[in-house]
Amino acid sequence: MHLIQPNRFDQLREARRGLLEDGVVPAGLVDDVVSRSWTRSQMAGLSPTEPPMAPPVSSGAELRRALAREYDFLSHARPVMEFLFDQMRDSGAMVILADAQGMLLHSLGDAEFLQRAERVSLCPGALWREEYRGTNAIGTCIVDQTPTVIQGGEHYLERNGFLTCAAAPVMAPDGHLKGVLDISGDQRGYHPHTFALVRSATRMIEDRLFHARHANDQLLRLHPHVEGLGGVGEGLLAVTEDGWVMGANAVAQQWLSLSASQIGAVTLDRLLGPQAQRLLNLPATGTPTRVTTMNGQTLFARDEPDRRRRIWAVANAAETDDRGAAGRPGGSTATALPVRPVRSHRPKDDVRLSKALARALRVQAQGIPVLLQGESGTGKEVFSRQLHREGDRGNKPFVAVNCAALPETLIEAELFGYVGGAFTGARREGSPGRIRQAEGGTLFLDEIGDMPLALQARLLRVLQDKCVVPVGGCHPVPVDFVLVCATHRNLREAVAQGEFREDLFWRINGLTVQLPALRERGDMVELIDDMLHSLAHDMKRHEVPSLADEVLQALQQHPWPGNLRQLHAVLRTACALLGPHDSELHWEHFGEDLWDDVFSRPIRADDALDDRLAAQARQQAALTAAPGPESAPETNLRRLSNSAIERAIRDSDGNMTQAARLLGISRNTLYRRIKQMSTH
Ligand SMILES: Nc1ncnc2c1ncn2[C@@H]1O[C@H](COP(=O)(O)OP(=O)(O)OP(=O)(O)O)[C@@H](O)[C@H]1O
Repeated sequence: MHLIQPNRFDQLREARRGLLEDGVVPAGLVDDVVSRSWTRSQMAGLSPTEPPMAPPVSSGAELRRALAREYDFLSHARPVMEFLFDQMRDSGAMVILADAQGMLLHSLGDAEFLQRAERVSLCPGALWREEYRGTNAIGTCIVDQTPTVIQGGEHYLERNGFLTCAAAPVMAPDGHLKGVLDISGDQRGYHPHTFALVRSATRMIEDRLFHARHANDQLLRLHPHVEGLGGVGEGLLAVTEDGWVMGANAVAQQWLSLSASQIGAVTLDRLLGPQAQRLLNLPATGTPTRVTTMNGQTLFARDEPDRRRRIWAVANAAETDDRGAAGRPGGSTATALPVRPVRSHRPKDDVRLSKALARALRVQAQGIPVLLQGESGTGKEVFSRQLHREGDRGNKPFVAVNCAALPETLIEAELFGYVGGAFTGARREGSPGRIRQAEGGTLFLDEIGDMPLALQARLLRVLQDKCVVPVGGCHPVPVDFVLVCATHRNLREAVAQGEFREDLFWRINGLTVQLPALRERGDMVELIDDMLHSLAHDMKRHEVPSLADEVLQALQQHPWPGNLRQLHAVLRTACALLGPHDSELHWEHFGEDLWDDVFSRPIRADDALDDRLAAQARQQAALTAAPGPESAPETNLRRLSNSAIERAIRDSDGNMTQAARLLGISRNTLYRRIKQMSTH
């Protein structure tokens, strides 16, 4: 057991006096980490003796949103936290998980200590960033992104002086901070092993996140010793079939001198030279192979041939498997959480998209054109604007031209410009055209697949010669721009059908980025959250609206043919219909169109929303006549589901609250079902 020595108290008092009276922490009295953090706390306007002005504790709705956003993080961290807590049960301590913004998401602890902790808001929903609570292990760990111990009087606020806390950052597989794991206890009971414990626990969480995130990538295990492969301290790399490094845990990053920003933007041969090919084609026996890093360190590497085979099999059957998994009731961890992503065809598309953006930025920096493909409304223009903003031409013009929206007769003049009087109706002074307006910046050609063939030839010439000849003119004008094209059409097919020039296709297709349809994305909860935040801002609402669980689940299951555009429009209407003092969106805030759209689909057995009804219906089916062989399964299910409802209402003597309870659904859902029954 480690106790703060009496002279340590004197040193802390002296150091604090120096900070408060002279504005400087005298050297040598406290650790540099603490000294820097005290200075930051003081600059944030905090006083060690005063409680914070407005204790920063989030509202229930904000906490629910954070829990939904961090669903994956929590479900991977919970088992590790429980294991950790088991190791320290009855030691008067607690285990805490915070997100990267310092909001406490989950805690486990001895009842007595939890009560004391709650008095200083060490409980879910509270924000423990340094600027609110001064020096503390969670907040300081977020700033320094390194394991941190803050003991007793090292806490900036005196009221927190009874605590000793050890925190370590949890890094996401893309190398960014995901959150913080912390063990807090009474400062008299601190043991140095706690620090080691919390660090190994974060490793375990990081590895779980890594494996979950990269279930569909080839995995390489690395370690300086063969026996270390497969153990807790191994390095993990996720690579795609063509060698792009999509993820690396902290040790792999360190061994390969890889920075977080490079993940998703480098290939393995950039890190390991010609040895990369060997790693991408490891023998099917799973035998480790030796590689030398750029720093001259020897590492052993091994992949998992079985996993490679499984990935291949899963890729072929992805649709079926994902639906099955989504429909199954979750384990205890999953059901304990408020919002459960129901459907996840390709998880973490948000990360894939940010990787795609990083790759596109690098390619574009070399002047190479980028081609965006995706259904209408998937955000191709939004992506191209972001590419422009974040690229090195961000302060130059961004010029967007929709090739499908312009009449064929005008598109030439619009793009290439014209000299005065070049055609009837032309302006006397002529026009430079959109290409020249993009000088120095980005030209975005939307729906390039709809460009007439004759113009394709002219565009090709501009791209080859880097010059424009205006309509009616004869002098080429030099131009400098980067090109981003977008289309919802399959350009390869258009080439095969002779509708698109093959030479132009290769010219505009330096890098293709495929934007996924909304129904294929795995980040619906985050997208909705982002949209609600920006809508709340635009509509000047005091609070960001949240969604009733059942609505969120239904939205997640909707096929969204209009993609992000449709989702945005639906949420905008719902927010506009929400009363000024209300904060939760329910079905009544959504238009009838969506209602019909969502509920006119056949009920499927794997719809989570309908699981309970379906189960009851199936039960009832066993008691009543078996459905006729001529009926479609979904019709049977609907019929059975309807009779389960009728029966529950009958059994409850028309008491709807009781009927809903019998069915295990909310009253709103019950009313909705009844309305639906009456329209079928
Ligand atoms: N990342 C995003 N976050 C929030 N809303 C978005 C996002 N991306 C797109 N949207 C919404 O979707 C709408 C359509 O986006 P955008 O015009 O970029 O799609 P598109 O794929 O270019 O569509 P089209 O093919 O029909 O031209 C935007 O106006 C915006 O409302």
